[in-house]
Amino acid sequence: MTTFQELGLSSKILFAIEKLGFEEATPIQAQTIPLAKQGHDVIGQAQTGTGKTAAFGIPLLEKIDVDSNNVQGLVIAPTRELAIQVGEELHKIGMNKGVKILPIYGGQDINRQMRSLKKFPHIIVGTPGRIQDHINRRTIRLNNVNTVVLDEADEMLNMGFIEDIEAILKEVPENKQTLLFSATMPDPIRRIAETFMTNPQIVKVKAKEVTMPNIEQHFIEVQEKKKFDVLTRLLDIQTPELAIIFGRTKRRVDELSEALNLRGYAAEGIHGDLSQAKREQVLRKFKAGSIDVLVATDVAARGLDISGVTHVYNFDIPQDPESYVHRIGRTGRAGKSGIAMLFITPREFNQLKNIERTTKRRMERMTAPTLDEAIESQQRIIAEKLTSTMESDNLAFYKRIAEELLEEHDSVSVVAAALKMLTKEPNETPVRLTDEPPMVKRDRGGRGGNGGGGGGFRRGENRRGGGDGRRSDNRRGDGRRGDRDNRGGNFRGKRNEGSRDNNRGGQRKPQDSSK
Ligand SMILES: Nc1ncnc2c1ncn2[C@@H]1O[C@H](COP(=O)(O)OP(=O)(O)OP(=O)(O)O)[C@@H](O)[C@H]1O
Ligand SMILES: [Mg+2]
Repeated sequence: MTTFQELGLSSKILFAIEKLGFEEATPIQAQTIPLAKQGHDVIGQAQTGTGKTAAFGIPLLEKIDVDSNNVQGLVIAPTRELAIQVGEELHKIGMNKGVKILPIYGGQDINRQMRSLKKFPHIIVGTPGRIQDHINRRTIRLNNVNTVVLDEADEMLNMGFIEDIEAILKEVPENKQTLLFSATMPDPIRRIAETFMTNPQIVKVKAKEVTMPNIEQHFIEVQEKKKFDVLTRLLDIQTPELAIIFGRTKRRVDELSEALNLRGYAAEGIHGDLSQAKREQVLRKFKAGSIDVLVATDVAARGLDISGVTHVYNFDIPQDPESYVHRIGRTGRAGKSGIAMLFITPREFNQLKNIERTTKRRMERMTAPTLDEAIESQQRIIAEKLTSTMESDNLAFYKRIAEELLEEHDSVSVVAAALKMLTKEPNETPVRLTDEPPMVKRDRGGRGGNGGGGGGFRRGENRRGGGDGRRSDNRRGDGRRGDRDNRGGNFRGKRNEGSRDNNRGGQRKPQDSSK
């Protein structure tokens, strides 16, 4: 166990960490902070939710000279939400010291950003496209940056951000320190590290498993048409505090959140086609608990730290094992426990094996709950609540009517009626979900995502200048072809979900899941 005092931090940063309630450093923090403080380039890999943000954030903040007006630190993150969140965490740790942090990301008014950039931030946290945009407009000066952080570097590669990152790094002095962090480190990352970093120290927190042991992992074999009913039963049985449901496409997310609402669940969707304001609003509502189900494409899978997420449902199997690791890592964070469910259609068993190979962990098979089981389980939950209400609340006010009821009826009937009223009866409201074709991979070689494939990244393909975090889930293009392309030396970059829908429009049949 390492305390933050032992890491030799300054009193202002220590004070902030204490206020955040961090009692001891997590292993990745204990191992990387000293190396980073010595000035080394560091590659840090540790499981989801284990405090990688503070692992790079603390040494970065320690290094900032608040008396200078220069931008000294640059953090690059793959999505807008992540840029915002990392900015917030750095702010919390650095505010006592007076470090000024500015998040810049696509979808936000660029003029406002330009005004903020004039207020001398010390650290900029941004998405690659928008940083690049400011470089082109000459509204950002990076010539005094002495630390660059690449958070979720492998995702930025997947999304085709490599050129942007290269261009950005050209604006930064060569003798900068570079820190690179992620829960997963597929092979191409090492090549990037060789290009961008100087003698990097690699810290891989020793863990038997890639995923966190405190996340229970189950899979359920379920036919495409039955997925929705199984999902709602699970929601009724498992009663998550907050749940994230991952769907494969934007349309899927829209349809699913609409269907859930029709059946009485407080759900909203988040994906890359929504306006930035809407994305932020949905996340705020989810964090505040005014919606308790977030339906998402992989845009929400990386890095997002929302406390209270008890369940992750992979309604559609993710495209690659890395995505699975990051998706389920939205639960079981900071030492809490979590439950992850994976739906697989009968033809997707290969993918299940592929995920298990990568995570080095067997998932437990679960059978889909029947309607009766769902109702019975709800009754048990209500019975528990009744018992605890009897034990803890003052019921005097209710007893007179209760006695009247019992004079006329037998006690079992009275209680049964109460249970019936409190139980959510099966809701038959018809919903429509378009079938997703099963994800069948042609290439089954090696560890998914880490299969070296020997290929490099072809530069300059599918690149749009001046883009932004909106690309976040675009790369999940064609479910069947997308991610394999970057193994075997044939990186085709991203396709967007929209075009994929068009490609396959003809094959889809609407599904009436109420049948
Ligand atoms: N030393 C600590 N003690 C307690 N909590 C901590 C500590 N360090 C970080 N945390 C908290 O743990 C949570 C997860 O941290 P963080 O988001 O940095 O994880 P991560 O490793 O980056 O995960 P991911 O791979 O999903 O991005 C955050 O809420 C953070 O504030
Ligand atoms: Mg993170």
